[in-house]
Amino acid sequence: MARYELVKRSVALITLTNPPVNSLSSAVRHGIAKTMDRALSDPKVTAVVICGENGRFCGGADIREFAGPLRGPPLLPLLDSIEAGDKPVVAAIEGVALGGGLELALVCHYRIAHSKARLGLPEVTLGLLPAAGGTQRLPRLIGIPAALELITTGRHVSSQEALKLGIVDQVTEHNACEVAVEFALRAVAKPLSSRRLSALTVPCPPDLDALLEAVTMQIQKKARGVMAPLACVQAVRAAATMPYSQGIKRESELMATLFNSGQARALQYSFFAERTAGKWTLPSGAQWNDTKPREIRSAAVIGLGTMGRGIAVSLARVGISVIAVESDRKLMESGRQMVIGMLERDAKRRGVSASLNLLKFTLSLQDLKDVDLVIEAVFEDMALKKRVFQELSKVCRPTTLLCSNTSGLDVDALAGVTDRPQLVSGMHFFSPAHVMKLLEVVCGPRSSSETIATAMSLGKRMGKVSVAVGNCPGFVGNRMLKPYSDQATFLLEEGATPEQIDKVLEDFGFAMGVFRMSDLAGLDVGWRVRKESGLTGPDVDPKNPPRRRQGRKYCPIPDMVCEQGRFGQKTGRGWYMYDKPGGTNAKPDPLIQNLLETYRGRYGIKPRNITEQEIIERCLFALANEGFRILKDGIAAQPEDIDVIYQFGYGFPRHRGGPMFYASMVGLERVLERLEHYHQAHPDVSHLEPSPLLKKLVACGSPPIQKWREHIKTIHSHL
Ligand SMILES: CC(C)(COP(=O)(O)OP(=O)(O)OC[C@H]1O[C@@H](n2cnc3c(N)ncnc32)[C@H](O)[C@@H]1OP(=O)(O)O)[C@@H](O)C(=O)NCCC(=O)NCCSC(=O)C[C@@H](O)CCCCCCCCCCCCC(=O)O
Repeated sequence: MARYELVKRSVALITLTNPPVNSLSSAVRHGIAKTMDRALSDPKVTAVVICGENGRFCGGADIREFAGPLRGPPLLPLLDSIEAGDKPVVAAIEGVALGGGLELALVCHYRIAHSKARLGLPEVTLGLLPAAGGTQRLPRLIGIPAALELITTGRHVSSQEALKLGIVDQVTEHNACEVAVEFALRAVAKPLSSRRLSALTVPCPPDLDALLEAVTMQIQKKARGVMAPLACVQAVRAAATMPYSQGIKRESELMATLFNSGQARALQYSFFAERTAGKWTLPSGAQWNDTKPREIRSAAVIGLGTMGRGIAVSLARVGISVIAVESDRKLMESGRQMVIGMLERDAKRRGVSASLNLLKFTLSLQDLKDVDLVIEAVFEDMALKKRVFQELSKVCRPTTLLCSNTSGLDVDALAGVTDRPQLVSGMHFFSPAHVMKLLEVVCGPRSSSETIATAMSLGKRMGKVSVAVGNCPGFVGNRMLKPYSDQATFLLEEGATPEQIDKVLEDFGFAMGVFRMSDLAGLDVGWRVRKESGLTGPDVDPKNPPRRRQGRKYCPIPDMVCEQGRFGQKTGRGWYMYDKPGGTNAKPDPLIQNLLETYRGRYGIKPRNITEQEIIERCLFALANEGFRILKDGIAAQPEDIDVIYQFGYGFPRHRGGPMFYASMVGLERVLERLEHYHQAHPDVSHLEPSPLLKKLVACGSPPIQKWREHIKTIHSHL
């Protein structure tokens, strides 16, 4: 796992060979130890160069090994011994030097980076800290403030920035290994003591305490309840205040507190889940790795509302020419201004020029005859969407892919009105579409594998995390949202307040509680959908019992809020009150408190004290329960897909892994027992009835989440 060659007669070239990222597995660590011994003991060798095969230096420790017992040579003493050696060692960094990979480079006496390389200590994103000396050596090399920023955020830097910071000695456009070998030959006679970072003193800022305090507060605000960044701050404090030998002990102690934590497990699961989600399989057997996507050079977006504008920006900024269509000249002009403004701001932020020449605006669908792909983003109305798809089918060339940004309507019904149902799929973006990273690619029963491959690959090109899902009302994300938000409103009836529920969910780690999120999204959208489905409004049979609809328990409080013109942030009033329409500072509103009290009085509901535990269990177990149903129905292929959707689309805290991982961490038996308990108390709430798959998994001994797939025998997979 580490190849040894003698080059230029006196330089030992050690190449890490563990594709795809040359991670430091036990075998690689063995290989490094063996080849370094050989180099240091061979009198012919005057210098050493370490590089990685296939143009990638090293992606760090092998994360998969963290799940089992630690075997093989420990990394920290191995790295210390490289630094202590008496022959110069040069790291030739191509591709990436991340985590343990950068720590390996930091013990080399010199570092040469290719101009396209990226470097960083991303351990914090995996719930860990750089525990092979990284928290002690980097501050000694680049100072406390810069090291603190890199270690607590896990940010990758370019080789140019690494050069400015002093992390690398030279950046080259040429073959970094060859440059490093020449460099090593020149370094032979030079003293090494000043190149051993562990021996240096840390340049300590006078305001150290104030700096650490400010960073701690920033972390507590941005990453509430997340342990790893705080541990990183403590490790860097140790670097600033202790000699290396003690600092390294502190680093190891802090790592030990993180290593087996639930947060570390959730974050490492999330790392792999994100990658697993891209590996789709269709019922036909076609897969991500055997289906070639089409190349998309031009696309059209229909509708320049909030979604359409964000989609147009997402396409144009990756070099796809976009024709944006509106039905009305005024709307088209205001859409044009907004899209141009968004693209300009985005380009400024990224330091590139805005690709405005790729944009065209039109009022006519006739202009779409030559585009490769269309994304329809008109109002969420099936009749309107069908008219658009019928028209597209006539106008576009027969090979154009037709996609809908519907957030939950039947994609197959849209396919059915076209002349090319196999080229139709859903591409469900999340608002704002140019910011949110999630894309649900909806596979209709007639969507071809090439269509799905193209939509998935286009999502990736736009920088999205794309997840293939089956076609059912609400797909995965919005289908699961209903039981979650229903539980929240039932809890209001029973005695909770919006701010109490939101606080519990935000303390759990959600970016926003359910009511604050609804205020942001706009309450009128759900109200309209409920009216259209006959759940509220004039079409409801007056003989209907007041808190029941369509045979189920129903909470009309959200309708009552909307009836008062309270549509959320945009109207300055919703579940909360805001300073002004469009304001974002949510304050509890006594009028909502009155509304709840009057409502409870009207229906004789005696409010009770609702605990934090009940809020978490009712909302989150109902959410996961629907996830189990989705898996059983074949709407999502694996729990990882659901978790990725909830993290990237709905603000589920990454350090909790997602609803399905969270259920697995709580223990499936416990989740089942609590759902049974709540269902007994609320027999008319079907979402609380434990799903058959959950029961089955518990009956099979609650296997780990990675094994659930083996127990899902879907009768009919929609994926
Ligand atoms: C490297 C990347 C940027 C590449 O991106 P790209 O898009 O090109 O490719 P993919 O992301 O799709 O990856 C391809 C493929 O490779 C897999 N993979 C990538 N990186 C790793 C890895 N580090 N380990 C394993 N596998 C990896 C990836 O999953 C893909 O495969 P798949 O089958 O899933 O498709 C990008 O991949 C990336 O960002 N990688 C992660 C980089 C990273 O985060 N590195 C840091 C790793 S953690 C680390 O290095 C820790 C160190 O500080 C060492 C610490 C020492 C440990 C000591 C332990 C002491 C414990 C003490 C506890 C005692 C308590 C007790 O008593 O129990």
